[in-house]
Amino acid sequence: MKIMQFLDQLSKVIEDRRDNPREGSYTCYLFASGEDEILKKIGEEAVEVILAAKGQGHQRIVEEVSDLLYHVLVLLSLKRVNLDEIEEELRRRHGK
Ligand SMILES: N=c1c2ncn([C@@H]3O[C@H](COP(=O)(O)OP(=O)(O)OP(=O)(O)O)[C@@H](O)[C@H]3O)c2ncn1[C@@H]1O[C@H](COP(=O)(O)O)[C@@H](O)[C@H]1O
Repeated sequence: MKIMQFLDQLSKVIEDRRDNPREGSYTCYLFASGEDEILKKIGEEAVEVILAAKGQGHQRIVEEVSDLLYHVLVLLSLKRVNLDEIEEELRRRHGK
């Protein structure tokens, strides 16, 4: 439960950045750059997760998966997909 609560909290900060652009925010930079840039970052971070898993060590996996999760949250916010919908879908599969 703890991780979903934290991701929810982070998502709310990301939504705030989406709706209230401000100087010096990487999240605002991503939203200003648009969908293609966000998708590109997700692709890059996914590759970095793979490389980390292929021998860069435990801590590197933690860092790269964190980067990937953050960028996925930015995409969900852009697309107005709520984290509750993801939880619902995962729970539905889990219950099968
Ligand atoms: N969780 C994150 C988070 N994870 C990763 N990143 C950024 O994602 C980028 C990752 O890019 P790269 O892996 O390409 O690394 P890079 O060093 O920037 O670029 P290269 O060296 O690879 O070229 C970095 O700039 C990180 O700072 C994040 N940026 C912001 N957040 C959170 O988002 C919220 C809003 O933050 P601001 O956007 O700063 O307002 C805050 O709660 C932050 O903690």
